Amino acid sequence: MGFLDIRNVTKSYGQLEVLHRVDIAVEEGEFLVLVGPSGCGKSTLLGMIAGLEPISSGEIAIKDRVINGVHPSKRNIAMVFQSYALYPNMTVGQNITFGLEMHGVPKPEREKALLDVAKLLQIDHLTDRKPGQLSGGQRQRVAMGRALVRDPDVFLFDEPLSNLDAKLRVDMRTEIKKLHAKLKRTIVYVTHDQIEAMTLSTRIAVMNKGYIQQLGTPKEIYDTPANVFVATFMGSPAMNVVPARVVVANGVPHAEVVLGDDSKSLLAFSQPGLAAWDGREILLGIRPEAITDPEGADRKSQNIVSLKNRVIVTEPAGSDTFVTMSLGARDVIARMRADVDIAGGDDFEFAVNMEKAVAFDPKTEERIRK
Ligand SMILES: Nc1ncnc2c1ncn2[C@@H]1O[C@H](COP(=O)(O)OP(=O)(O)OP(=O)(O)O)[C@@H](O)[C@H]1O
Repeated sequence: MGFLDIRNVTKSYGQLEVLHRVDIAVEEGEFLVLVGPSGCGKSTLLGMIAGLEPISSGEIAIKDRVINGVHPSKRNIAMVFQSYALYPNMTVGQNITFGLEMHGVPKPEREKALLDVAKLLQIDHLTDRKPGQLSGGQRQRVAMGRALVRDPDVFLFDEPLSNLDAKLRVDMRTEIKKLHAKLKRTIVYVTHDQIEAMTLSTRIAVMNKGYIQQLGTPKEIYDTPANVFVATFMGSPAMNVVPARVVVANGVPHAEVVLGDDSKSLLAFSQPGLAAWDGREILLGIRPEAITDPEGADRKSQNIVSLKNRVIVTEPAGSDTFVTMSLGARDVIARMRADVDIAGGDDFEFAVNMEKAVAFDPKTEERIRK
C-alpha cells in the first residue's frame, strides 16, 4: 500500500479504452514521473488523480482514503498546469493566496504563507506585479507558489516546463529538483521529455498506448529496459537495436552481428537466459555510449569486445562526437570522445562494452530474462 494508490484503474471514452489496468503505489515523498509519447494516456491518468476526469473502473486512494467520488477541491491535491492558469487581473500575491482565501484562511496567515513561499521561490520582489508583467519562468514560479502555499498531500505537475525556452527549462528543472530535495513532498509529474523524467524522478512510469510499459528507478529503466519500446524511448540518441544471432561457443553465448561489408563478428555476451537461445535470432540493444574507441572504453567493464567496422559518417557535437556505422543492416550510432580522430570511410576498431548490452525477443520485443 502506498501513500497514493492507483489500483487497477481503467479509463474509457465511450467504447474506447484509453488506459488499461494501471497499478502504481506511490510512496510518501516520491517524485514519480509519468512519461510517454503523445496520446499514451499520461494526462488522462493525472486528470483522474486530480478529479478532473471520472475513473471508469478501479480506484485511487490517498492515505488509504478512496477518492473516486471526492470533489477535486476536497482531495487535498494541488496541480501545476502547463498553461500556468494564472488570473491576469490579480497580482502575483493574490494569485498565490487566492486558494487560501477561498478556504477561509485569515489574512495574517495568508500573508505569512505568501511571504514564505515567495521567498522560497525567489519571487518575493514580484508579489505586487500582474502576471502580464512577468517572464515565462517567473509565471511558472507563481504557478508553483500557488500549489505550494496550500500544503497539499500530493502535487501534480502537467508538463510544467514545456512552454519555456530550452535554457530556462533546464534551470527550472534544477529548481524543481532542489525544491523536492528540500520539501520532500509527494509529486506526480507528467512529461513527454525523457531527460526530464530521468533527471527529476525517484521512479518513472514509462507509458505507451494506455499501458504502463515499465515502472522503476531511472537506473533500472535505463540499464534494464523491459522491452524495445522502453529501450528506445529513454535515452538520446536512442539505444541501437539490431538483429543478431545467438551462437554459443566454448560454453559462452555470443551475439553474431552482420557488419557493414557483410562480414560477421561474434561479440561475447553472457546475459542470463541467453544460452537457451543458441542458434536463434534476437534483437541486440547497445547504448551509443557503450561503443567507443579502445582508449575511451569503460575500464570497470569485464567484457569489452573489439569490433572492426567501417565508419559511415561522424557528427561532432561539442562535448561528444557521434559516429555512425552499419550493424545488422541498420545504422548504429556510437557516442565517442569529442577529440576522437576518425572520419567517414575509415576502417576503425571500435570497443563495445557488452556488459551493458541487452537482448530482446524479436517476436514479443520483451527483454530476455533468466
Ligand atoms: N474526451 C476524449 N474523448 C475520446 N478520446 C479521448 C478524449 N480525451 C483523450 N482521449 C484519448 O485518450 C488518449 C490519451 O490521451 P492523453 O491526453 O491522456 O494523452 P497524453 O499522453 O497526455 O498526450 P499529450 O502528451 O499529447 O498530452 C488519446 O488517445 C486521446 O486521443
